[in-house]
Amino acid sequence: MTGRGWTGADVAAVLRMPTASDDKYSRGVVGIRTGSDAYPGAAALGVEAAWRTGVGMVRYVGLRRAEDLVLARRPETVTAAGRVQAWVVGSGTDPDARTEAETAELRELLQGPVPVVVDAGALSLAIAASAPLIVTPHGREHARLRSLLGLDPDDADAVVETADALGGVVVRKGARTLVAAPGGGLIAVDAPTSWLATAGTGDVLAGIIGALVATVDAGDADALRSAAVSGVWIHGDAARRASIARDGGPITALDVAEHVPAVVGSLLAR
Ligand SMILES: NC(=O)C1=CN([C@@H]2O[C@H](COP(=O)(O)OP(=O)(O)OC[C@H]3O[C@@H](n4cnc5c(N)ncnc54)[C@H](O)[C@@H]3O)[C@@H](O)[C@H]2O)[C@@H](O)CC1
Ligand SMILES: Nc1ncnc2c1ncn2[C@@H]1O[C@H](COP(=O)(O)OP(=O)(O)O)[C@@H](O)[C@H]1O
Repeated sequence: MTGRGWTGADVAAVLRMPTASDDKYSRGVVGIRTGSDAYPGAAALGVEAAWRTGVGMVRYVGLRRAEDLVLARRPETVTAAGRVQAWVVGSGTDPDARTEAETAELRELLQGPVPVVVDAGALSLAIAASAPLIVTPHGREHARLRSLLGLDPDDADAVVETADALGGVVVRKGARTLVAAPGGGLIAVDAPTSWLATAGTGDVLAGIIGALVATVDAGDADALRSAAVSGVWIHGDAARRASIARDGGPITALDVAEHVPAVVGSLLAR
């Protein structure tokens, strides 16, 4: 397995500084449909991460317990329906506990024109999607996804093959995260610190990627892949900064989200 790397300059090319002619809609609106009664925290983590990455608006759609937590943490989050330029679904959800109505609504989203970042409990629905797609499985979820696609589940590094079969961008998370788009080359991003292996950092990553995807052209497959890889890079650098701020000590998922603005700011200032 080989993959080219990704640099701060590559990430900076994806970011955009707001201008005097911007408003909250032109800066990108991300819709987050994550969390559940069992895992309400995943919703708050993804919403926090999306705000911190720099969109103009975050909409949240979810059950009452998760919504209350999201609003307690981020009252600026909009819970009314409206247009979005990217969706994030699945973090903190269990497919076995999902209602038929929720499954039907997710399927509809996955057939729509708006790009969808699909994580955790929604991954099995991704195989029937026609929307522009970015999936974010960890190693075991990637193996399961490959089985559903009729591929060898044990071929953990065959991420390009998974992307081709799925017709979407694949972000296979781990200490080395591999990103591939259909027909495209493989890009590898090594996490700068393994303190990142802590509960909820995947939920944060999905929020970061969703925010970046909301600001790029959904019809441009290269742009979607660049947004996905850049999200992984920002997530890793935020974790590095969060640990340095604690003298190299342990970090939590929320610490990672809180360090995202400094990563974005420093890249835009280059
Ligand atoms: N505060 C929260 O609400 C949190 C919610 N979370 C959500 O909790 C739900 C279930 O999480 P679980 O921890 O039960 O399930 P996971 O899917 O994370 O883990 C299930 C199995 O996968 C394996 N696994 C995990 N990471 C792997 C990797 N990188 N490579 C290979 N195998 C790996 C584990 O060993 C475990 O046996 C998900 O929807 C997730 O989004 C988690 O993100 C943790 C935080
Ligand atoms: N050993 C490791 N070193 C560095 N980063 C890791 C390591 N293991 C996992 N990660 C990163 O931590 C995050 C974990 O995400 P995920 O598996 O979805 O967990 P969760 O569901 O708890 O959020 C991913 O971004 C992954 O790349």
